[in-house]
Parts: sequence; structure tokens; C-alpha cells
Amino acid sequence: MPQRPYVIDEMISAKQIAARIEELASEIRAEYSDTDKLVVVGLLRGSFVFIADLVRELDLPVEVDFLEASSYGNATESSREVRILKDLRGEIEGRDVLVVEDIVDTGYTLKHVRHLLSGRAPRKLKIIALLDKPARREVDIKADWIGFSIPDEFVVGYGIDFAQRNRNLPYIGKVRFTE
Ligand SMILES: O=P(O)(O)OC[C@H]1O[C@H](OP(=O)(O)OP(=O)(O)O)[C@H](O)[C@@H]1O
Ligand code: HPA
Ligand SMILES: [Mg+2]
Repeated sequence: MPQRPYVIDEMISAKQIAARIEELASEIRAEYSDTDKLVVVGLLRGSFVFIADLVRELDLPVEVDFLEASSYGNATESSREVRILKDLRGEIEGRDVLVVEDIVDTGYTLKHVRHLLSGRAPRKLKIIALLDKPARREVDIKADWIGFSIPDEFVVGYGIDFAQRNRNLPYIGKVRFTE
């Protein structure tokens, strides 16, 4: 199916994102100050930009791992079926883990991932999400840290896609269909 035409309106600038990440990093540093090596788990693909910026602000010994989860396909609606396409490389039993997500929308992805990872008995499991869209939540899940709470708009940029495009925008923008 051909893509409906759309434009992207800036919602959160690159500068605002960078400033918020500095604040979040200092809170996370305090939370994990007694940890000898934190495992930071990025959820692919959407979190790849956020995790890269966040870990460079953390100034803590970290191990970086990735889990790939997918539920949207090319649509702006969740399929509500979360597929795990790539598992972690390392073990997390007894470890301090921070899951890094780009956006919490219906909540299905994070709920599924939290259930999966908590079943592996980490010592501590916390979640940070850059964006939260509370108006769309369908299942009960809360991140421990949120960058920005946003209105019910489909967003792209800073790692986040629409049908695999626009991940490389340096800011967060909202999709506005023109037809
Ligand atoms: O709260 P939810 O409704 O589950 O939506 C949030 C998830 O949807 C997107 O991932 P997507 O499935 O599009 O895969 P991607 O990260 O590879 O883009 C986004 O990156 C989150 O992981
Ligand atoms: O607003 C969004 N944009 C892109 N992908 C998404 N996945 C969940 N919500 C969104
Ligand atoms: Mg994702």
C-alpha cells in the first residue's frame, strides 16, 4: 500500500532532548551509585539513539546489551502482539539492569519485556523511557524515569520511525497527514 503523504512538525528540539538527558543521567547515577557494573539494555530498534546519548552522560561502569522487540509493522497502530526478534547476549541474573526505551504508547512492548526480563531474576530492574503517551495506555505499566510526557500524536525522529523512516531526525516531530 502506498504511504499517505505527511509532513513532520517539530515537537521537541535536539537541545531540549540533550538538556533532559543530562538531568535524567544524574538521577540514574544516584540510583546506581553502589553498582559495580550496570547492564543497560536498549530495546531495538527505536532506542538506539537515546541509549547512545544516555550512556555517554552516565559516567558509570556499564555493560550495554540489546533486545529487539517489534509490534508496529508499518502502521500507526500497535498489533498488540510483541515479537522478540533478538534476545540479550548476556545473562542478567543477579545483575542491576536498566531498560532503555524510546516511547511508551499502549504499553504492550514494555509490559512484555519487563515480564520476560524479571523472570530472569535480576537484582534490580528499572526502566527509562524518553517519551510517554499516557492517553493511549491499554495495559498497566510505568517507567521509572520519563523524559517527556507527550499528547496523543504519532511521533518520529531521534530513533523513532514511521514505516522505518525518519529515525535519523535529530529532534522529535509529530506526523501530520496532508491528505
Ligand atoms: O507501547 P507500545 O504501543 O507497545 O509502543 C511502543 C513501542 O513501539 C515502537 O517499537 P516498534 O514495534 O515500532 O519497533 P521499533 O522499535 O523497531 O521501531 C517503539 O519503539 C516502542 O518499542
Ligand atoms: O508515536 C509513535 N511513533 C512511532 N512509533 C511508535 N510506536 C508506538 N508509538 C509510536
Ligand atoms: Mg521499539
